[in-house]
Amino acid sequence: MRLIIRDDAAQVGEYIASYIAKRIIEFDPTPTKPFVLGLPTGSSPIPTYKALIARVKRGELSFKHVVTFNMDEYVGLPRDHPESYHSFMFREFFSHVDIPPTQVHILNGNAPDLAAECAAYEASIREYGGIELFLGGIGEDGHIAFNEPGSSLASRTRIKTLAYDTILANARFFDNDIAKVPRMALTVGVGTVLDSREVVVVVTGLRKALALGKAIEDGVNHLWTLSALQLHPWALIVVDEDATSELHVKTVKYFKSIERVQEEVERTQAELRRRGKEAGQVGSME
Ligand SMILES: N[C@@H]1[C@@H](O)[C@H](O)[C@@H](COP(=O)(O)O)O[C@@H]1O
Repeated sequence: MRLIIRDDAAQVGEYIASYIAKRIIEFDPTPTKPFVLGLPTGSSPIPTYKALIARVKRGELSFKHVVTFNMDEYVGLPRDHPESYHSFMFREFFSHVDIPPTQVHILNGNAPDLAAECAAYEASIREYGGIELFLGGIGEDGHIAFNEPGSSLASRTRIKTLAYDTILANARFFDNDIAKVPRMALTVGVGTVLDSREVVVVVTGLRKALALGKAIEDGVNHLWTLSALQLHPWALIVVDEDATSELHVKTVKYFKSIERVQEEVERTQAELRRRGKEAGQVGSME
């Protein structure tokens, strides 16, 4: 697992957006070989969405051949409710980029058979050959998607009862009235996230500091489902300074030093490539 620390949420968004853009461009997606991207809702990914939208507007990135699967959706909230995750995703992201709406997948929390809806979602992910990169956020209790404390680390897409902490945290979107917050949600499982080839998680703000500490400094624990990322071969957590408040100084220094070494390796490789090219050009002129 890698931990990248940036000064604030805007810089975190810029870092993740350039990371995702790089991945999509390198993948070189086509209609028959689309890039399959998992996406979250919440306030934390908004700076990333803004930075991705800016790249699309500047003509540097396209979502034409990207297929998306969202992490979760409330049960029983009308699709056009302003706080449904459908509304959120189109308002904050999809309406501003060139993705065809037919390539967007979001769980239907109003499906007549919710279990069948979840099974079909898993099947659809499989049909696309799995998720290339899953971007995620976390709750204050360390949940990833809506995998609340105690979720099986092998869980798949399913119906989940929301923890009281989550209902309280989300009341801010429902006129601060906890009675208006849906009690259940459909969510991809921890196993679904772990199956993706790469996972990138955004964690910003002091509110998330305890969860970040539990997830990266303690062992794998179903009470902090983000910790399951320790089992993933290619996981990246991108955080702001506030989110590191509960980490040991030693942990922060370690991950910062790793990043510096990584940067040096990349700079050296780029320099070698540049020199190789120059040598090649000289050779061809001779
Ligand atoms: N189900 C979502 C999560 O997927 C999201 O990560 C979390 C964090 O929201 P925020 O980023 O607003 O703190 O909110 C909800 O619980």
